[in-house]
Amino acid sequence: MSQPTVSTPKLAFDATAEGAGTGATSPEDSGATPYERYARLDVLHTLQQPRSKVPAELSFIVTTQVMELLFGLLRHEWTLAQRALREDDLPGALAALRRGTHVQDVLNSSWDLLGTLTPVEFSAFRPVLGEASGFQSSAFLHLEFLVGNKSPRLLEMYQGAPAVHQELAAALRAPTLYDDALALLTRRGVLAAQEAEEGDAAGAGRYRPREAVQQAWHTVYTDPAAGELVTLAEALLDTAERVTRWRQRHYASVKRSMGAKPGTGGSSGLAWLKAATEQDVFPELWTVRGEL
Ligand code: HEM
Ligand SMILES: N[C@@H](CC(=O)c1ccccc1NC=O)C(=O)O
Repeated sequence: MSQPTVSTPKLAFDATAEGAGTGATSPEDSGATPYERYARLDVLHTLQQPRSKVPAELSFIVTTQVMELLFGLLRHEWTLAQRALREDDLPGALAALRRGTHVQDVLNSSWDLLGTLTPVEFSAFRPVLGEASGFQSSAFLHLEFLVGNKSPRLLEMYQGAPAVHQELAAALRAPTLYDDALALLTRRGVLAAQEAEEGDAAGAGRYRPREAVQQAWHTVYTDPAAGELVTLAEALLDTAERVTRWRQRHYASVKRSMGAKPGTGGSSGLAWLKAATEQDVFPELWTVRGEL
């Protein structure tokens, strides 16, 4: 059998060619490779600016930025899942949730980047953080709203940022990912319409578990006629478990790098983070398991 020809990539590029990878986005860009232009690396690599001379601060900044980008990607996938659920497109919703779980896996493993940060190293640059805290992340707060942890009070933080405030206020009013799944259960005849609406009517508050919803998931798991909804239940549970895992890894990372000191965001620190790990996401999907 003849060997396939191996050609090496080209080393010169057509500066006049059309396409996302070739058009210069700024004058300084004109000599950049198509790859650098496409990924906007000219901007990306200027965004890591430690405020101290402590070497470990760079990994803290990069971890934060990586997680923020992944929060944005996860929001995108969950929003697509909601849209598909509303259109009764179960395969579409499952595909988006599956992509989301992979994003969550990368988010969760990102904590490893802070695994070597000792309390001495962290204390050395922590003062430069001032009052900054991940608690102020609007992308993270949006994700919390999407999984049912709605808390109107927290919008106060964004009074100085009208666009962010508006986006989060809309998310408070809109159905959560779980609300959209429950609405599908209603259309498939396993949950009374009034029960699905009750969740929505709670509106801007934190999701409160209901007996009728647990009963509906019970039907999904036990009635062969509800068959394909089991796949949705399991995909939501995969998502929920990974949200909790992020909170647990955050807790462990904080315990390791600064112990029980109060947080820069004004909370008691570890004790506050611990409480968050104990809050189940999509609660009836967990409680129903004791009945099956
Ligand atoms: C050494 C590293 C870290 C420490 C010591 C730490 C500590 C804390 C503490 C104490 C809180 C509670 C709020 C406060 O009082 O500040 C908090 C909240 C938070 N942190 Fe971190 N954090 C670390 C890294 C990160 C990273 C890398 C992210 C990713 C962006 C992050 C995102 C968040 C978020 C989103 C919250 C709000 C959590 C919630 O609402 O449940 N943190 N963090
Ligand atoms: N709350 C943390 C600090 C913190 O989370 C933070 C501060 C500035 C920039 C990023 C941060 N963490 C994650 O985004 C602390 O108490 O040290």
